[in-house]
Parts: sequence; C-alpha cells; structure tokens
Amino acid sequence: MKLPISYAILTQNNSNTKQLVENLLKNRPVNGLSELQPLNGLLFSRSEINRFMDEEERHDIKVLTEESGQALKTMSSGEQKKALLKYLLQQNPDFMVLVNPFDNLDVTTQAKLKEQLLDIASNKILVQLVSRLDDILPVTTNFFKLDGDSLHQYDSPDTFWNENKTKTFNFNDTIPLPLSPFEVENPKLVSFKNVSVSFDGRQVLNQINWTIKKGDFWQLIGPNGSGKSTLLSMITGDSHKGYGQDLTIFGHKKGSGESVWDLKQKIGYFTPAVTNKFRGYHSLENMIISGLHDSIGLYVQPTDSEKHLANEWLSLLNLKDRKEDHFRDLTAGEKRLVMVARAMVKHPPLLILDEPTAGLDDVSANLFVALVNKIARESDTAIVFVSHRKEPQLTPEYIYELNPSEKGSTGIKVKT
Ligand SMILES: Nc1ncnc2c1ncn2[C@@H]1O[C@H](COP(=O)(O)OP(=O)(O)OP(=O)(O)O)[C@@H](O)[C@H]1O
Repeated sequence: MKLPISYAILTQNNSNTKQLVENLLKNRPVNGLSELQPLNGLLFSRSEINRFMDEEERHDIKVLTEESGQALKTMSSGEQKKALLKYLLQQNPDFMVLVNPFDNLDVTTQAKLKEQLLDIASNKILVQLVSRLDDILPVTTNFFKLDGDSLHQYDSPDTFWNENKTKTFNFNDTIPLPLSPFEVENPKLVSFKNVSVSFDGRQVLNQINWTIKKGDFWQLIGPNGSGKSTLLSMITGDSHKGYGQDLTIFGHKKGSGESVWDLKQKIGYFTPAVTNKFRGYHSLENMIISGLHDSIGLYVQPTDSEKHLANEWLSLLNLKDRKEDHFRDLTAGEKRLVMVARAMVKHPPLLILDEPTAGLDDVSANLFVALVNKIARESDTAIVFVSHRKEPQLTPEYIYELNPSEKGSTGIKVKT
C-alpha cells in the first residue's frame, strides 16, 4: 500500500508560521502543497491547547477533557497533548498540521507520541512545521523551508539535509560584571530536606532532598508531570506548598517572613512565556536596564553607568548597533538572548531557566545554550536549566532527576 505524503517544513525564527498554518487550514492555495487545498485539516499545536485552556477559564467549557473533567491547566504538557490528539482524531480530518509537536515533552512521552504520529502517518497526510531537525519524522517525503513568508521547496531529501546541517557558535567577549554585586551570606542558596507535596490527596513529590549552592550549574530533568514546575514554584515563592516544611531559601526557612518580593529580587527567572509581557515599544537598551529595576517598562531616567552596562551586554550579544530597536521586532531567538541578559544584568545569586529553548530553531538554541554555558563559567550565579530535550552543547555540572512513582516523584543527583 502506498503511504500518504508526509510534509516537513523547517521553520526559523523569522518564519511566518501563523500565516502558513492559517492558509493551510482555510484551504487557500499554498505552493507545493496544492493537494491539500480541497481537504479538511486540523491543527495540533501548543496554541490550540492554549486556546482550549482559555475557553475553560472564560466560559468553563471543557472540550478536551469532557470525560475526566480535569482542568487543562493542572495537567502536564504530555497529558494535554494526548488529550488534544485524541480529540482531533475523533474528528477524522484528511490531514493534520503539527507545529513543533515534541516541544515540552520528556524523552519517554516524545517516543510514545512519535510512535502514535508514525501510525497516523500511515493513513493520513501530515504537515510538520518544526524548528528542530531532530523532530522530523522518518516517513517524511517532501521537504520545505519557511523563510519569512516564502516557502522554499527542496528537490530531494538529500539537498534538504545537506543544506540545513546545524552549525555551532560561541561568544567572544566575557560577560559584563554587575554594578553592585549581591552579598550572599550563606553559600547554600536552596535546601530541600525531605520535602513532600500533594495536590488533592495525590502525592506529587516524595521526600525531596536537593541543595543548590553558590555558582552551581544544574539541569533539572524529569518526565512530564513529575513535578519540576512545582519544585521551581516553591523556590520562586509562587507556591505555598513549601510552608511548614524543611525548605530553606537564601538562608531563610520557608514561611519565616521573607517576602516574595525579597525572594524575587535574588532570582533571575526566564521561561519563554515571560517574553509575552513585553509587547510595548521597549528599546533593547531599556529592556536590559529594566532588569536592574525589576520592572516591565523603564520609569526612571537611566544613569550613565546603567546605560554603559546595558551596552556591554548588547555588545556581547552582537546587538549593540541595534540598541534603539524595539524588542518586539526581534526574532524569537534574539528575544530570548536579550531576556537572559536582562535576567542576568544584576548577577542574581540564582538564575532559573524553565524550558528556555522550547520552540527555537537549532541555530538559535545552540546560541542560547552557548550563552548559558558562558554565564555558568564566568559568574557566581547558580543556574537551574530545566529541559526535556537533550541539549547536546549544554555543560551542567550536575543533573537533578525526578523519577515518578505511585507515591510521588523521588529525586536523585547525578554528577555529569
Ligand atoms: N494546582 C494544582 N492542582 C492540582 N494538581 C496539580 C496542580 N499543579 C500541579 N498539579 C499536578 O502535579 C503534577 C506535577 O505537575 P508539574 O507541572 O509540577 O510537572 P512538570 O514536571 O513541571 O510537568 P511538565 O514537564 O509537563 O511541565 C501533575 O500531575 C499536575 O497535574
């Protein structure tokens, strides 16, 4: 039996993915994919999950989880994607558009989804829009690259693979020093001792022991739903679950009076969703300076030394000539570099990066990882890098791994 065609479209940070998806789903003509025009397609993407989550919040309508009734926002990324795929398949579309389907998934869940998608590819047309070459399914027959709005079709798989092999990158300058260094009294920044967490009677974390010291470089890994976000939210003060337990952050026992504001001062935090808060017309220079004031815009006149420092960071990122440009006009990869510089400008004792490379193309992800490695090498800031994906270039000193079980996840420290 002849298998249906499977398309892969490699996207880059400048790709107008949204427009292409809309054209495909609204049956508009797209060069090289004309066979899809009369057909009925559905979308499998993070944005669809967000749309259903929005529906739940605003109108209390549960579409994807009609049977279980669980709120989507309390489910892990893997659970959410599973629910969306099931819902889409029930509608039996002729083709499916998959946008970065493996993002935010742990290795095991990725493997399961891959198997399921390969199965679907045996009787449905798939259009994969992916930013990482590793994510392209082996059944792919037709290859494209989306550059801005223009879709380039390759003559053969070989030409595609040869042209798009990934390059590595390194930064030359050293990272700029802070204006005034943080005084860290206790070199033990975070200490979990036998900390357990339950939600609605279900244990999620079981007797966690984890110490993060000044200057450490950690990667936090664990399958979807193993409790990584829960663990981080106890450190950042966004969850009360740590109260009454043996959890000490920056020398203060959790719940002993330190305000969330004090805590946030000492933690640089970045997750791709944070970027959405900066939709206004902020110049790159002001973006970095605002990191010194923990504000979204800049409401005070910056001093000369603040400006100088911001320019040192922009120079490191090769963006100095564009300091007056608006942050909103940068590519996704450039935005993330600026956001990390903004989070690092004070050299906080702790920098948390939550799935920071999700959705980036290979070149931008390598660049991002190179910056993080550099920060780890050249500063006293401790780093926690959360990711499912093996970032081949990342060089953490330790891995903290969560392993789920019936009684909640236990954690182990692995030296790399
Ligand atoms: N507020 C909440 N109410 C009920 N259950 C919750 C809540 N927050 C988290 N959970 C549950 O706790 C478990 C751990 O969730 P958490 O988001 O910490 O996992 P994770 O490892 O970060 O997952 P992912 O990699 O998918 O982001 C999940 O099963 C989730 O459904």
